[in-house]
Amino acid sequence: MIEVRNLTKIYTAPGQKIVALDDVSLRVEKGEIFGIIGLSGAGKSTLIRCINMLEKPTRGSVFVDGVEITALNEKELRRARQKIGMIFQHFNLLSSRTVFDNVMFPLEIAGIPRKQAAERVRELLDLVGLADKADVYPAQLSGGQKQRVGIARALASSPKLLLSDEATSALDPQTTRSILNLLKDINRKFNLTILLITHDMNVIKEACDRVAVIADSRIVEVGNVLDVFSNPQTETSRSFVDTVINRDIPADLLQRSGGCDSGTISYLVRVSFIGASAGKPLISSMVKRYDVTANIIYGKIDRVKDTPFGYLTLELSGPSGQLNEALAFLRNNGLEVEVLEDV
Ligand SMILES: Nc1ncnc2c1ncn2[C@@H]1O[C@H](COP(=O)(O)OP(=O)(O)OP(=O)(O)O)[C@@H](O)[C@H]1O
Repeated sequence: MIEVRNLTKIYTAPGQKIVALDDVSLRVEKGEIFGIIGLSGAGKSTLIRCINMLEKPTRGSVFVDGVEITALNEKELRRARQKIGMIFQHFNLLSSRTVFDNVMFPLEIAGIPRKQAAERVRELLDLVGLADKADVYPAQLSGGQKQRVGIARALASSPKLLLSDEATSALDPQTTRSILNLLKDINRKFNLTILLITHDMNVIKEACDRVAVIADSRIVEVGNVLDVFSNPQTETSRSFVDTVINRDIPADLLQRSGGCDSGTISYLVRVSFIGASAGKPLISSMVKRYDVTANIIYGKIDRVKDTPFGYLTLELSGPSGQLNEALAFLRNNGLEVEVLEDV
């Protein structure tokens, strides 16, 4: 749906050149929710703004749904942009228009007859759960409701692609979750491709199928969100993952582990649960089956999009043969097992 090829954007400010994007290439498939995460200044906004040509790239090209958007003239670009919706951190609603008329606005611009447009607006307000707010003004709405209006407006011209520029950054965690749920619903219902930028790994965790990590104007990692959470490849990705699910064992807990009877050995192991394996009682089965003991040191279980996912750090003790068979049992049942140390 989106193909970005060797995109570079250099801003020229008095006396200096700022390289905001440096040779960035990226593919987003149709129907995905794709996240771009990076720290402030990494180049996220520039990237999303180059995708709908609100910003003109210095070099490189962008294709949206097979059309080279970077090669279009103004008139062609206006038409192409109707297929790209956008939502913003600060909603960008027109304060002098009612909710209804805000959503109507892009349909007016596109010259859709009033009656047909009004029907579409009502449909959209229903979709975002604001049918009862049609006649109120943006100032009378909460942040989450404003963003729902933003989403309805962005969907008015039935876009194939929705760009989200930090759309939940001004919202509290609960409202963020409800907006992300709405985006996931829309994605499923209409197979709408969504590209979102954020600095919050929780947003990636809740909503995205794939993620690109951007640092210092370059993409440093791209992958399935579950893969990036379970096995981040770069320091930047690791630190983002740690903001959501910290894999390190607190030092005081680690000190308490250790010491076992003669004839037995102990391993400190970290077990990663992903998907179906997170729902099975594998640890208790292992303990019964191999007659080993499992002391839970530290753990965290969460969900990545709709998939259960987590880590558990255990001190396993038992005769060495049984212990190794126990580890093999966990691995054969789809768990990732890392031996952190022999205790
Ligand atoms: N119009 C501009 N003129 C000059 N420099 C700019 C302009 N827009 C962005 N930059 C610079 O380009 C770099 C990337 O900025 P960008 O806004 O894309 O980052 P970001 O990752 O979206 O950050 P944030 O999360 O803070 O918005 C920064 O160094 C920024 O100062």
